[in-house]
Amino acid sequence: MSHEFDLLVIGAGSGGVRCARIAASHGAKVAIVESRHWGGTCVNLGCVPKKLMVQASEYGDLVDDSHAFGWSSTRGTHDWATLIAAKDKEITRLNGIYVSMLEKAGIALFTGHARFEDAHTVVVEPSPLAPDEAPRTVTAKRIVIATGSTPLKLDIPGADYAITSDEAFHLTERPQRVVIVGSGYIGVEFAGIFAGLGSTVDMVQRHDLPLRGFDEDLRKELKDAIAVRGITLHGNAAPTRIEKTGTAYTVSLNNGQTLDADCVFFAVGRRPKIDSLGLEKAGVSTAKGGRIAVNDRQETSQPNIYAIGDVTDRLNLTPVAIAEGHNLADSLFGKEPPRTWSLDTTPKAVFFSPPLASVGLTEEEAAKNGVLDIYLTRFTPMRHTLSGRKDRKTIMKLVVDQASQKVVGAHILGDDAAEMMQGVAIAVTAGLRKVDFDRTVGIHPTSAEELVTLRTRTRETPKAS
Ligand SMILES: Cc1cc2nc3c(=O)[nH]c(=O)nc-3n(C[C@H](O)[C@H](O)[C@H](O)COP(=O)(O)OP(=O)(O)OC[C@H]3O[C@@H](n4cnc5c(N)ncnc54)[C@H](O)[C@@H]3O)c2cc1C
Ligand SMILES: NC(=O)c1ccc[n+]([C@@H]2O[C@H](COP(=O)([O-])OP(=O)(O)OC[C@H]3O[C@@H](n4cnc5c(N)ncnc54)[C@H](O)[C@@H]3O)[C@@H](O)[C@H]2O)c1
Repeated sequence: MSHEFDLLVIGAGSGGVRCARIAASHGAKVAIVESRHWGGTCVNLGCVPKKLMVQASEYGDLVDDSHAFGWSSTRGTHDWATLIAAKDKEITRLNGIYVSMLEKAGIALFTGHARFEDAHTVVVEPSPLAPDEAPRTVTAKRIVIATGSTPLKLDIPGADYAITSDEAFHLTERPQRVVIVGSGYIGVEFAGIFAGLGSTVDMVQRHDLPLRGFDEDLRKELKDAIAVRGITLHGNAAPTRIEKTGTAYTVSLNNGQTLDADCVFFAVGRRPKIDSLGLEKAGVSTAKGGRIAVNDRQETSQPNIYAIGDVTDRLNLTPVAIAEGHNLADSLFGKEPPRTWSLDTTPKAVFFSPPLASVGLTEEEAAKNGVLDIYLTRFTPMRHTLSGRKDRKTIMKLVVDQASQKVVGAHILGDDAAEMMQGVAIAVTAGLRKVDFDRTVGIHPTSAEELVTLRTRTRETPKAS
């Protein structure tokens, strides 16, 4: 049976765009469908606008800190509308770049919501991005589902009053009082954004420490850093109800406390976006939480259909979606063996102020494999010896497997942590040993040089039973 295209990609986000481009570069006839925004979550409602807003939130403190360095400027006030307009202009520019990049690669672009008719046929229906477009049927030999994920809300009375990150990027004004529910990536990052811009922030979390899954020493340090930033953390608590009073809201917690807010923000995770996709017609099975189940070749239960990125709900990060898309296109259409990626040592960063970054195993994870040597340092970065922010600490930690002396994990909280971690991730991915860090000459004066001067072991951690 002949099909219009060799490959149809559903979803023009981080993973889908890379997969389509690489497939086209290998000579495949490729089409891509997008229902909402070219570039996907990362460009429109994720990494990019978030990072711009984090940067915006840091200028106030920088102006204050400059006084100790001889500057006399004053902080002034922040204009939210200016920030949102500047951010939107940049996002519109990026949308255009994505469209022209795909077109230049010879890929056919369809705007609308994709729905499977069968394993080789997709109907593209009108969507908010193209409300007047006539429905169109597209057939392809192979289809990649790259539809990403969408924010979750808690199922409590008044949940409709709460926003998620999707709406946070387009608020018409900055809320004066924000209650953030959840202390994962999004909760922590937006708490920092709103606090830095002048809002009063309360953060409600189910556990005692924020950022479950990260190294515990870092989580403890982050808890302190959150307090230093003026954010009130309500640990071991959960909201039970949201009520509206005039233009404000009251959030009741399960510990009897109530919090007043102008904005309630749910940052409680995301779910795979498979709504109205018609997976059953294509014979594609889903697993727990609605994620599309795939093997390590991105194959779904239907032999000609693949899934990549957040819709598979594995490691929901842009570079991972890109790696999966690239690898899949290489293996389907490339002449060389596909490039391999070390997803086990995927570095992670949380853009709080100060940011936090990690690669490899946490101490808790590594201790399951054997005895560890832990190297840990905590210091005031040079900038803050003058700025007076002595409570703005940097913490660096190396987790070393005692038997092999390999550095199996590295964790930093402090200014420029994410920038430093990319280089450290190469060393950890390469399986370098502590002695390799020790024989590396530092760059002086930097915080990063501490990573190669951690001479004295802080403690030995026994193998976990
Ligand atoms: C607030 C926030 C901040 C983030 N910050 C970071 C960060 O700093 N670093 C990082 O690495 N990751 C970050 N992420 C995660 C990152 O954005 C995702 O992991 C990444 O975008 C996943 O790429 P994807 O291609 O799987 O899906 P997406 O980028 O979500 O793309 C999926 C696309 O498919 C489209 N689509 C869905 N259904 C259909 C359909 N039926 N028909 C047609 N089109 C459809 C969607 O409109 C969307 O454009 C952040 C996420 C959020 C929400
Ligand atoms: N810097 C980055 O790389 C970055 C930034 C933002 C988002 N992301 C990606 O997006 C994903 C989604 O981010 P997120 O912050 O929404 O999810 P998350 O999984 O990181 O955090 C979810 C938070 O919600 C809490 N929670 C979950 N269910 C709850 C419940 N029933 N009641 C109370 N609290 C509950 C969790 O305890 C946790 O604190 C991340 O996992 C990450 O993969 C990455």
